[in-house]
Amino acid sequence: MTFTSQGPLLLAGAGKMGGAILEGLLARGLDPRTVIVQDPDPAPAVGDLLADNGIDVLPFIDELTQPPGVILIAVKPQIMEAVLPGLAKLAGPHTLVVSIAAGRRLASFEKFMPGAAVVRAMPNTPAAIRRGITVAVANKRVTPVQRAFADDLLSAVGEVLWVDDEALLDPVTAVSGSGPAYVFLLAECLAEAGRAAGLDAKLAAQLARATVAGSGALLEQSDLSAEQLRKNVTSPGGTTAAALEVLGGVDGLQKLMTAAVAAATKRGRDLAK
Ligand SMILES: NC(=O)C1=CN([C@@H]2O[C@H](COP(=O)(O)OP(=O)(O)OC[C@H]3O[C@@H](n4cnc5c(N)ncnc54)[C@H](OP(=O)(O)O)[C@@H]3O)[C@@H](O)[C@H]2O)C=CC1
Ligand SMILES: O=C(O)[C@@H]1CCC=N1
Repeated sequence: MTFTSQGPLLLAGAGKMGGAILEGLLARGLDPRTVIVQDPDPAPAVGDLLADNGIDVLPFIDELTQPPGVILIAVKPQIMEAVLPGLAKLAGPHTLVVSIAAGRRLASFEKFMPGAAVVRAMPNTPAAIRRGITVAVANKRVTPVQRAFADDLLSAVGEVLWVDDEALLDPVTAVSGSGPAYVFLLAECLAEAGRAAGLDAKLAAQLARATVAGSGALLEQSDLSAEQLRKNVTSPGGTTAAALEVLGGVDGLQKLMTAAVAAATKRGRDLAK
């Protein structure tokens, strides 16, 4: 199935994530004439995408000739209360609401749009190259057909998984939503460590980037677990073993990562308040 709905797609928030999803949908053949965008100041790259496709952007939309089939909400969670009343006025009885905001509960959308069919989803930035992973949860109003639409819409930027328990969305956000930042931090730190060990900055950055990217591709394509792939690099008494000893396994990196994911999970819960 290719995403299509009973009315236009209204994108609220043409930033990094909203822009990435729209780009994926357009690349897959979504008719740009069926897209309406609300954003007071779209990200420059998204502005180019919109201009190239002849899609108008309005800072605020207070009226539409036809209710949207889908409202995709991709604004920051902190401004949600300011944005939802306006979007609620545009929604019709059959409008499907899809939010990708971190922390924002299904109930917080239902408060402004009573009776609305709402999907809460958490994608991640590899969506920009259609290699994202999204986890989604639907409220009780979402029909099987609407859920299939949402699945199709979100799958324009990668894999989509569904859960029934909304509480899982906060740890999901902490692992896969925020996760790319942990990997990029690793690349940054590895490059800097290479520089400190005597490599010139350009070579160190090139090696770190290629190593993270190549390891990710190997992890994806191999049947082996991450643990086994790590063991395959680690010769007894060798260089890797010396480094991993410093990183400290369960007492070191594992402890730190567990605390980091717990902090992100808590922040997601706090954003709901
Ligand atoms: N970045 C990420 O890795 C991920 C983000 N998310 C979620 O996606 C959402 C968007 O994040 P991200 O794309 O990073 O953020 P961005 O800041 O890149 O995008 C948000 C966009 O919304 C615009 N905006 C501000 N006010 C309004 C308004 N009233 N109506 C419509 N648009 C408005 C912003 O404009 P301006 O810049 O002028 O404020 C900006 O262009 C967040 O809720 C975040 O939690 C989910 C998964 C991953
Ligand atoms: O940091 C954030 O809040 C957003 C949600 C997941 C990734 N970025």
